[in-house]
Order: sequence, then C-alpha cells, then structure tokens
Amino acid sequence: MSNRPLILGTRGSELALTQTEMVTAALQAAYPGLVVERKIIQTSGDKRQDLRFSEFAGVAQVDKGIFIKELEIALEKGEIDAAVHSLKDVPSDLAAGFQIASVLERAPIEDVLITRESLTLETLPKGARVGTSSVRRAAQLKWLRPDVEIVEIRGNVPTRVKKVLGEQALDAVLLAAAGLIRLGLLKDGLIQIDGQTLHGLTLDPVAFLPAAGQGAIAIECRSNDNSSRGLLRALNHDDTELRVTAEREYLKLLGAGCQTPVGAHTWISGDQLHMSVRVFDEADLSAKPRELEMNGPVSDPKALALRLAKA
Ligand SMILES: NCc1[nH]cc(CCC(=O)O)c1CC(=O)O
Repeated sequence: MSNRPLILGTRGSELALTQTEMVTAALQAAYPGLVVERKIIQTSGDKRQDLRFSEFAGVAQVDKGIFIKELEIALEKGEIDAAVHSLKDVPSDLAAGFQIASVLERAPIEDVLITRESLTLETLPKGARVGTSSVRRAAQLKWLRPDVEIVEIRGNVPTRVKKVLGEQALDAVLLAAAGLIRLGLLKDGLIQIDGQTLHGLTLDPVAFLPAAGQGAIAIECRSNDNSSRGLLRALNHDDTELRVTAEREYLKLLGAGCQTPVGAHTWISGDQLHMSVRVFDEADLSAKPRELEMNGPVSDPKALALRLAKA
C-alpha cells in the first residue's frame, strides 16, 4: 500500500464531523497504518441557514445538491479524495464523473417525534405546532393530522431539537433518529439537551415513511480514481447498498429531489427486497398520497424500483 494519505472532505457540522470520524475509524480498522486526513469544506447549504427550503404549498426552490456541490468541486480539483455525506442529502442523479464508492451500514431509518410530555402522533393536542424542515415530513403529518400547524425550522440538529424548549416553544419537532443517535442525543426514548429531558418517540416506518437513503452514510469519489474507490469499497455494507439503491433509483425515476414529498421504506426478507412508497402531490400536499408496496429478488433492486415507478 502506498503511504500517501487519503483525504476525506466533509461539512463542518457536528453531525458531519461525527460521520467522518466513523468513516475514518472504519478505514483505519480495514487498513492499519493508512493515514486519513480530514478537510472541512463549507457548502452553500451551510452558508444559507436563513434560506427557506421550500414553500410548503409549492415547489422546492433550491438546488438539489445544496449540501454537496462544494465537496464535488474539491473532489474535482483533487483537494480531497473522497467526500462523506448523509446519503439522504445526495441527489439521486449524481453529476457526471462522480460515484458513490461505498455506503456504511445503515443506522435506524425512522423519524422521531420530539416532545416535552411523551406525546404520540395521535395524542398531540389539537392545533399543535410542529416543527420540521422537510416537505416529506410536513406532508405526512398533515395527512395524518390535518389539524396541526407545520412550522418550518432551520439550523443544525441540536438547534432544531431546542425548538421545543423556551418561550416560543413548539409542541413537537420531527427529526431523523440517525442524526439524534449519532450525536448521542437520543437514548432509550429520551433526549438530553441543555440539562433538560425530552421524549423522542421513534415512529413506525410503515406508518410514517422515511426519506430515501435516510440513516445511511455515503462516501463519494471521482469515478476515475480507481485507487480511492478500491480502498473505500472494503467499507461497503451490502444490504444497505441494496436497499438504498432501490430507494434512490425510485426517486430518480420519479425525477424527485431530496425535498420532494416522497417516503420510501425498504426491508429484506430472505431473498426478497420489499419496498413501500408514499408519494404526495407537490402542488397539493393535503391531497391523498399514492401508496404502493411491491417486492422482488434482492439481486435486482433497480428492477423493483422501475416496477414501482411505472405503477
Ligand atoms: N437534511 C438534514 C439531514 N441529513 C441527514 C440527517 C440525519 C441523518 C440521516 O438521516 O442520515 C439530517 C437531519 C434530519 O433529517 O433529522
């Protein structure tokens, strides 16, 4: 093995840095002696925390790749060898010249309802104010609970959790379990933050569908960089890759970006890959969503996505 260091590019958020630590640890376990360096790169998504992701009634207004563009530029220039991402934030149609080299074993895929008083989607008070920055979560919540008021929130994960505290406290906030767990905030259904204890209810993914790729960490390389791709391939988790391939292919076929209201849930049983999807009408989020479930051989996740997309 050459002793050239492998340079990982990452965003600077606490979650991104934690995920990059996980990739570094996995690389060093697979290749003792490999030197792994880290380069923090600010993305346009980080610079624009004021930006509204969407008008909830209308179309997504922002680039699909807002959290990854600057990392791809650094890859292209050779400033980094690989970029570490939350797969959920990576557009389903990657720009030419880039490839996902591997995905780590997935964390829990579910969304979590965070409240002060251990509420559920059913026991949220009438007219409750619930914070989210995802149109997929907003649409599903509105569909299940038309009476609640959706409040768009921004900022990193701890900032969003804190929206249920203080003067202007929201009744609840929805976030991904994966981020909360990786930051050490969620344990045994409880969330400790700022010396306070909140409740984090993990939502059944059959009832409340996660985003495609939720909970997975992806490592992106230049397609022509065989050496880094080869090295990173050893970190790949095959079942995770199968599942996210189907989920992302479905999004791609739908022409949807990460902010389109689509939920996708996959699971493997024996030699079958199962996928259920829930698709909302972007122009009318309160309209009944289309729901489908199918299964097919694990050997061909893209074929399953294609059948679902055609239906
Ligand atoms: N879009 C922000 C984002 N990207 C990845 C995660 C969490 C980790 C994951 O889902 O993989 C989050 C925060 C959230 O949705 O709660």
